[in-house]
Amino acid sequence: MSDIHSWLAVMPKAELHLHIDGSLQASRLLQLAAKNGVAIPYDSVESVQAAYEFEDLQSFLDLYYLGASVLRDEDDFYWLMRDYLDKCREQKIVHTEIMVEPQTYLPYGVGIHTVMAGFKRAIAEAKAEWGQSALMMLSLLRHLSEDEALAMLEMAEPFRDDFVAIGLASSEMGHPPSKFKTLYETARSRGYKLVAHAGEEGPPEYIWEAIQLLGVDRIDHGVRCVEDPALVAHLVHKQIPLTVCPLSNVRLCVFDRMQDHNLLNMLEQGLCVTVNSDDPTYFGGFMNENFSALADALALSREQAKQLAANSFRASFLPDDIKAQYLQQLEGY
Ligand code: HPA
Ligand SMILES: [Zn+2]
Repeated sequence: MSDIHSWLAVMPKAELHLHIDGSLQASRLLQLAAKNGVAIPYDSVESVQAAYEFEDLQSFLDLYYLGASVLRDEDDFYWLMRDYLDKCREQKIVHTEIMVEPQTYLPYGVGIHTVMAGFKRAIAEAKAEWGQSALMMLSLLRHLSEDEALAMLEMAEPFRDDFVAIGLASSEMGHPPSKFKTLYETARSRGYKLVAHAGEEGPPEYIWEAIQLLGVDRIDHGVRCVEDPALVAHLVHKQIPLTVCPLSNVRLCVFDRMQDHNLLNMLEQGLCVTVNSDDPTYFGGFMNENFSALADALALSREQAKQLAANSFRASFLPDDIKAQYLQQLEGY
């Protein structure tokens, strides 16, 4: 196959950084708003998509939380998950680790049982229909208090086996990892894997805190690590994975242009970097579009693409024997 884009499209890949609310399609948002009688300031797919212009993380989060506010019943959550899993099938995302943020729906009177019933039904179907591999992570909102996060951890107890990890998302600046030390200690004692967004907009110190105070297994984003050579050396030495999201970073103005993105530079420095979509409908692309953007802007080679995909399988929370199977599948690709 000569075309790098069609080659990338069928390369087996894993996604490790995906907010399920960030995969809400504009058409689904409009449909659910109408069904549930939620007033939104948009009346067409085009008008929703016209709002996908962001100047920073917060300007995106305002729209992201508005989108999430149209979800109400089990079927709504089912369709949100089903739409994304259909994309996984289409894009050869053979394994995915999905961030679920139940705190988002609480103000609308929607509890975790409704949310999880819909998500679990969609995942069970995708597993049965085409063998989709999917894990969920309980992502806590850092703009809220640590007590609220701990309360959500308790609400999630009936679903302990459905969440492989906890994470930390939402507004980064002013909400450092150190705010959530007790949360992470508690989650660790219950056997959760640990991830946290750090170093997307926040400084390298936030990445150090996530590692040293929270003890995370992976860093979400982490692109600002390059500002601190000692941190880069530590991340390389420990092979702590970074779940990088190229289109997200450009849309949220972390980098001005894809040509300026440091992902391949980080890969060359020996960091365990991976490619992910973050919030694909809002940022203009799922996994394949992220890989394609790297090929167009940074001349990503097939060898580099395979290395990035291999990193994702290695950095996943799958058991070692399953990881080995996926890595072998990729090897022969
Ligand atoms: O990129 C992100 N950063 C922080 N919180 C988020 N919630 C959805 N996407 C993001
Ligand atoms: Zn994210």
